[in-house]
Amino acid sequence: MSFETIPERLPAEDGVGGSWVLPMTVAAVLTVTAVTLFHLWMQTRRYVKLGNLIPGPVAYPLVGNANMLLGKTHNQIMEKAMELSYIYGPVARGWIGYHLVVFLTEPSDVEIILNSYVHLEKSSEYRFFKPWLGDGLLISSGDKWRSHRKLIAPAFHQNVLKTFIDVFNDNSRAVVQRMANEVGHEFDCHDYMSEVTVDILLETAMGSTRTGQNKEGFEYAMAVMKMCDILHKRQLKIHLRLDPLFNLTGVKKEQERLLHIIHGLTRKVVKQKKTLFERNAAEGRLPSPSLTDIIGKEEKPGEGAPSAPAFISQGSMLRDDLDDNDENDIGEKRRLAFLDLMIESANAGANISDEEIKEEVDTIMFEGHDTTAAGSSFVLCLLGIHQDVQERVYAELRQIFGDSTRKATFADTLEMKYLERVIFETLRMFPPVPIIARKINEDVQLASKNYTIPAGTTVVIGTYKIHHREDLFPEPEKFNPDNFLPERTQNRHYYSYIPFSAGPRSCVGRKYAMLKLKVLLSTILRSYRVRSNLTEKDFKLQADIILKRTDGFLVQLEPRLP
Ligand code: HEM
Repeated sequence: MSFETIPERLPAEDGVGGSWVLPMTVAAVLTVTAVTLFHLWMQTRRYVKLGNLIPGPVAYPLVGNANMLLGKTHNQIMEKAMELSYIYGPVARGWIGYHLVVFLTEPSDVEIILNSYVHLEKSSEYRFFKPWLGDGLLISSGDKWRSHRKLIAPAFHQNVLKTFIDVFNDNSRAVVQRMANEVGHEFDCHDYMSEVTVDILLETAMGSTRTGQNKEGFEYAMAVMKMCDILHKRQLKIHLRLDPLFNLTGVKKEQERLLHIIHGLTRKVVKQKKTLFERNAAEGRLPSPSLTDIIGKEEKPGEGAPSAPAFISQGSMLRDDLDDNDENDIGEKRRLAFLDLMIESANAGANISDEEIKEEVDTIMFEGHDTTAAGSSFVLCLLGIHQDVQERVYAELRQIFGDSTRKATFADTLEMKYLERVIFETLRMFPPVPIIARKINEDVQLASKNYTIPAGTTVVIGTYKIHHREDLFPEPEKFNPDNFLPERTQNRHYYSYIPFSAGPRSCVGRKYAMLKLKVLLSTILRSYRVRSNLTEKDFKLQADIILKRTDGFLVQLEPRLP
């Protein structure tokens, strides 16, 4: 029986097998042929030809070099990027499929991109920010970016920043008190830096405060950090990059929950402020002096204008929209949150809607939060390692404050020259924004090499790598604040140090950041000696949107005697 049945079944099985083997083989051959032809055709295109002239790893049909990213952790991607730039030099290319990505680490080339009014458009990678920041300053382009930048830059005028000194002081003192609970054991200082940064931003950007009972601010800070993680995941995981697939995932649901928290708070505050402004305006109580009064007058000699700007542009003579504002310095007038200034400008006829104001506040909250939290945490870790540098900072602070426990004034911050160099050096070694990406809309001829980057390319500027170039910063892995002595900075290319980017699209908050960092760090360092059990070689870095330590920002504190 088995003899009879076997022949009957075998042809059937053969039939099934035979029914797919041939078509599959034909399909495979056709696919390989089609891919090969497509690939060969692509190689004839000018865009691909120009891209292939730039050195880079071997690219495969269809995927290009995308395979190098697959399955890699944040740390591994960071290490790989560094490795590639060592192999291929200051101009290197990669292909994501047939999309060209060029990495630049030569200051003269970086200048061409960042100093241009043509290459202002952010790369498509920034689209993941859109649900959160809408068309805020960080990602907007064209006329919208131009008009909003013009509107927002005055809100960062030195005279406005001076009025924030008390907010910086009070919140710095509060965090010093909170950190007293950590004395005697190792802890992650980033948690504290993050919380105090959000508190300060809530007051300076929105004019609100967070009380002990109301944990809205902390919840908001947590939501911001988790949103950053999601954005990073979206850049790395191919299925999360595509909206239709992303929308099916739990990550999308989590994003919605987080944005509900973030937008809920911003919307609420914008509404409250707007209502208050309108009520006051209806009663004829417009804010006085107005923003224009504060920043619009010619400087009068001796009227409180400081002798040097809060942010020293490394001895460079280059100026931008923030530097220009200093010429109108008339001293401290009244405290306005960024949001108040935008509402006031809108009332005075500026073309900005409530929703756009909300987007700009979200952008300031995002940009101002994680960057300065990471920057201040890195400073504390490095000072914990380099006790000699910390002692010099402390000596400088003793010279300014003596035995007094008074608050820091704006004038004091101008005296904190060594602390300023410590901050600059920290932002060199660990730039919170480790790369900047732009979409190139016109062909670019590079300065350093005879390469043309074709229009449509994504250019990635490797800030981290530039800051670690031995020819620009001798012994780049050594923490040396004297790298920022005026005589050293004067001899360096301006675009060799770009923690805040540079040119027309540079960080609008950089003076705010420097002022806040000086007040915050000086307050902490006057109260505590910081120690660390590690060296910077032990740091595990995460190439996130914001550069961080994956091993945590661990330090120990010892109270300083009053
Ligand atoms: C250590 C602190 C900071 C660092 C290292 C930093 C760095 C940067 C960098 C590199 C950019 C350019 C990003 C790009 O082109 O992709 C940028 C843009 C920006 N930053 Fe900052 N930032 C800091 C603090 C702040 C603060 C405190 C604020 C606001 C309170 C702020 C607001 C902004 C805004 C609004 C932009 C977009 C500007 C535009 O596109 O016109 N930043 N920042």
